[in-house]
Amino acid sequence: MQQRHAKIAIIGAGSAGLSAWHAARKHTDEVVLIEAGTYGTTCARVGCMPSKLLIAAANAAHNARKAEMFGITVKQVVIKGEAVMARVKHERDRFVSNVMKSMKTIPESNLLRGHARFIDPHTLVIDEHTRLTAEAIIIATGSRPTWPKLLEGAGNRLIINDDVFNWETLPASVAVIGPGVIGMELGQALSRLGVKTRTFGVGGAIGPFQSEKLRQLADETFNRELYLDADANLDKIEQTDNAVAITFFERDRGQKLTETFEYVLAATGRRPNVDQLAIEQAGLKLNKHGVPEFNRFTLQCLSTQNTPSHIFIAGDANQSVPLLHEAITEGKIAGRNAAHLDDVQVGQRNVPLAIVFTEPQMAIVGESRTTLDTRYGGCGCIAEGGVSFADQGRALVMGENKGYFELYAEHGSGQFLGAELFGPQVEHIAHLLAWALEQKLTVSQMLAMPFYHPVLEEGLRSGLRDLQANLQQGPAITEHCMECGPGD
Ligand SMILES: Cc1cc2nc3c(=O)[nH]c(=O)nc-3n(C[C@H](O)[C@H](O)[C@H](O)COP(=O)(O)OP(=O)(O)OC[C@H]3O[C@@H](n4cnc5c(N)ncnc54)[C@H](O)[C@@H]3O)c2cc1C
Ligand SMILES: NC(=O)c1ccc[n+]([C@@H]2O[C@H](COP(=O)([O-])OP(=O)(O)OC[C@H]3O[C@@H](n4cnc5c(N)ncnc54)[C@H](O)[C@@H]3O)[C@@H](O)[C@H]2O)c1
Repeated sequence: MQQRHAKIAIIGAGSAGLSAWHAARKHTDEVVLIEAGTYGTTCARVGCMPSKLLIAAANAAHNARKAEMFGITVKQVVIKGEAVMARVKHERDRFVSNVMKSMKTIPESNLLRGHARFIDPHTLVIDEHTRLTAEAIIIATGSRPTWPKLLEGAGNRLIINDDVFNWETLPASVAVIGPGVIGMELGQALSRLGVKTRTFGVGGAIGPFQSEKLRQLADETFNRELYLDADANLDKIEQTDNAVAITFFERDRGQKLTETFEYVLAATGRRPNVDQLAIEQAGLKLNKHGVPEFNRFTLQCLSTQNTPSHIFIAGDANQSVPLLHEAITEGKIAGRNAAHLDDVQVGQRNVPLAIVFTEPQMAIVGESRTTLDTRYGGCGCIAEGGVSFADQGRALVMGENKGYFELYAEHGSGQFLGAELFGPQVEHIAHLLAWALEQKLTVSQMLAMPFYHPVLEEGLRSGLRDLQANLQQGPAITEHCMECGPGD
């Protein structure tokens, strides 16, 4: 077995690992980046990018059908499955090749191929071919889908997101299990592309929503377009000759039905890839899920002696906020700190921001109402404002007048604290709100900002006015603000 030594070993060449590589490499050449699987990152290969490509195709079909409401007849919407998947894969490959191009800047001698596992806190064995000792180690091993045993009845018809982006064409039918972020994005996209879908969940959760009002509105809104039972009663999942038979109780009538689908898509959550690292040999304190305890500002893990360790953990692997921008930030902080073990520093973290690319889109900025209530200990310090998009001017113009915003602020200071958003193109409004939160703006300061007319942001302004009134810092909205222009 080959023996090697490095100042820093990074396990996983995904987004967090690559970000850590670039940060660490500024300080030392002795960095080794280890990858067991395919180069190119989850985000580009089977995550963020191909899913948004599939959604873009689905929305094109949807908009063609929707044209009728504007008095425009599109005679026939024909979805060519092969062509849809060819574009998804072609553009996906472009994103992957960009990652590969940037990887070419990493010297071969700094790369190691194979599966890494710990044999002691400073030593990794890679595929039984290399024994690598390192002064600091960064775990950036990402996550993988997980599913309940019931789904295994589907046999080889059980698929995950990776499989979808390898399809040559679109299937006739897919049962989506799990109406979380992946299930809602892919489920709606497939349905809009003419695939027969049914989406089943447990416990009623939809997407990222914590607000019961938004959860219910999402349930009603999506059910106008597709079948979604967020609290389903699934009885049986069985593989048949070339399909899967699912027996379930239909959501409205409670009738027991058995239907066949070409595939069952497991979208029931992801687990961090730390269980195949022999993590118990790393001398780290593990939480009840077997994930190392760590400091989210330094990314430094805690040793079994409760002291800061020389091991860092970044990206989906730490199960904290499994999103791309967080993986990159965490990689950067971990890479810098791994190179300065004697001077570990706190890195800057941004406010929480999560966006789900369904239509209407779902988003969370800052803290949810539930988290705020817990944090503020039920002291009645939180004011809430809201606005419906049912008759918002610009949303009506576009025929996208669905949704509701819930906005939260602190009584007294009037500081904006967070929001749950369901509505048209909220990806942009979510950014405005995240930027306002980063700047620690008060609701009054936000209302003093410019608002064009007619734009969706006028809806946000109405929500902020309602919030300001509830903070007792402004008048209650009794009628539409006609001096602002019609349809705010
Ligand atoms: C379908 C889907 C859609 C998504 N959409 C979005 C989105 O729109 N916006 C967003 O912000 N986020 C999105 N995400 C989440 C985002 O993709 C992830 O948060 C991000 O890719 C995590 O990066 P990472 O570096 O932690 O993991 P990865 O990119 O998965 O990298 C981990 C790497 O570690 C390697 N590895 C694992 N174990 C070992 C080992 N023992 N030895 C060596 N190598 C190992 C793996 O092979 C892998 O290459 C989506 C995810 C999915 C699945
Ligand atoms: N737009 C984005 O930013 C984006 C897109 C996709 C994925 N992601 C990231 O990937 C992560 C993982 O996504 P995900 O959708 O796999 O996880 P998730 O946690 O968002 O959703 C899992 C869903 O499965 C449901 N579920 C669990 N067990 C079930 C069962 N036995 N039967 C039916 N339903 C069940 C849960 O109630 C939940 O609704 C997300 O948390 C997110 O961070 C982000």
